[in-house]
Amino acid sequence: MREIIKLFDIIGHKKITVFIFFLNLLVALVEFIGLSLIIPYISTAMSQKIPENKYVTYVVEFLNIETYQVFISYLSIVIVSFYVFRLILNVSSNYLSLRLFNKIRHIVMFKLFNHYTYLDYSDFVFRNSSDFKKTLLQESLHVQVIIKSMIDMVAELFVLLFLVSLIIYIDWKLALGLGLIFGLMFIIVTFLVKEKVTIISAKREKYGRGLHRCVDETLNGFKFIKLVGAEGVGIEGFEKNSNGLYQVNSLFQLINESPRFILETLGLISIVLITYYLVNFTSTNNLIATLGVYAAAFYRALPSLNRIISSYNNFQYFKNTIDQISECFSIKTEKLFVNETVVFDDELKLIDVSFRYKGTEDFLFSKLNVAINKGSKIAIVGKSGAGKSTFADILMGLLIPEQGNLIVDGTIINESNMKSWRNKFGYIPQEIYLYDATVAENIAFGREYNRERIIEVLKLSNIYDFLETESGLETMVGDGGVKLSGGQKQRIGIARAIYSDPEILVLDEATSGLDYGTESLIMDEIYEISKNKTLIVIAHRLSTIDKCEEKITL
Ligand SMILES: Nc1ncnc2c1ncn2[C@@H]1O[C@H](COP(=O)(O)OP(=O)(O)OP(=O)(O)O)[C@@H](O)[C@H]1O
Repeated sequence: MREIIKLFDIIGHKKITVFIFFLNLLVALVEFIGLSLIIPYISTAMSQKIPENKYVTYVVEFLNIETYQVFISYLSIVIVSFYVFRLILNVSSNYLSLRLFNKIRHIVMFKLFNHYTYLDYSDFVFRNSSDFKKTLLQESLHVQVIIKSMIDMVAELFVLLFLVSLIIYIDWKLALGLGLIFGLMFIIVTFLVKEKVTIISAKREKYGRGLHRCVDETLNGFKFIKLVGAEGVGIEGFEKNSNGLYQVNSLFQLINESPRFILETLGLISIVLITYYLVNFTSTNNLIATLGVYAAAFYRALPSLNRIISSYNNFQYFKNTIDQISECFSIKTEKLFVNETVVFDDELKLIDVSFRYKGTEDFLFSKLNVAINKGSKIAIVGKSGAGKSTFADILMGLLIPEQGNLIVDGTIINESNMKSWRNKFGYIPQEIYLYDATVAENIAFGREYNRERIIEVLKLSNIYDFLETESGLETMVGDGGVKLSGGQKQRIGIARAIYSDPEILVLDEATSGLDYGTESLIMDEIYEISKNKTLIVIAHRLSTIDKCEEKITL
């Protein structure tokens, strides 16, 4: 129950779910009534006379029915109308339930994706993105199963309650005996397997996670895998996890489907025992009719009991999905509510900044103090791992220091002005991320599309002439930019970075993957572009930073 409350706190839609629950309950009751109508109808038809019953007499008098033939015609019309109503109710309830379950999946996926997109950058780098993909795409599907199971379980419990009341009304001693047999069986198949289901549920989670990681790692490292011929590693991991997943799923399906056979057997044995009991210990003179009621009750009760058991098991099997989803939502997101404008006319400073990554003990920077003047060209140097990229991320407001402040012209950068501060940056990393779209789309990158500006920045980045020989701005770059050379990708990266005419340009090893000639050409272009900008260059090669006026050594 605690889990369900947690889930609805996340997804909302409580009222509609309660409505669907009552609709399902109504369907179950109508099913039950539909079934119960058949026996009296057939026995009336067989007896060839109007039943002597005070309710029937009242209706017969009210409608002025005189003959048995008229009575059976009325009864047939009522029964046929009832079955048509049952059909309409079933179809509508099915449609509304399916809509709700799919909508819940959509809500979970959408909210998760939305939440993840607004994660703090430090949380983003702390987490495994393929685990997130698994939660987003796979676990959201299980939420559907959980909600459906809960609705089914409670609705069927009500149906069972009706049936049990009916049997108690007919013969309470017999009801007690049957209750004992089926109650015991219910306890055995649910509570005894509960622990097993919990164990295999944890395995399902582990193998599912492993599968997603294998796929991501293979796709991301495809080139290197080819080079070293390590295809087998990914395949082996995939097989291990996929194998494990199929085994736990089979085991779960077995656990889930077996009760049906046990219930059927118990049902048949019960009918034999009831017949024996009725013949030997009661004085019933309408054995066929009484047995018919029991048979009908069993016919409805067994699938009902089976659905309760299987819904309960489904819930146990998938309930750790709720923990995973809530865990995702418990991660803090950035709350950059207000968008105050920051003015950078003079100087930016890091004052007493201490920073360490999430999950690490040691501080990477402790009481760091740095000042950068507007318009200056700064080189950040230091040995590998010294923290150059981290330093740039702090400057850009992507990583927030644990202690100390980033101060721009005397204003502390915080959540109220962070957006404005970040917008001042153009960032060119070593690995330019290009998605499978046109050059123009890759440059605008979700920002307002301005064709003239795109052409302008492509010219500034010296790649426009090359694109003219292809399909111009509409040139497709391929997945990850595979259709372009390293230098061409880097130039598109530069064009993207300067598209919004940023005040500060940060180059993080932006040219270190290029040959010396291309690098110095691109660096000349960058120095030219950033004549009136503040330029921060992280580089190992001294030739890259020889035009910088200042050097910060980390
Ligand atoms: N997400 C992270 N979680 C934990 N530690 C990290 C994370 N990212 C980087 N580090 C650690 O922080 C230190 C600084 O990393 P950073 O990438 O800033 O160094 P760098 O000077 O840019 O290195 P390089 O010149 O090799 O690119 C390294 O020791 C690295 O292991």
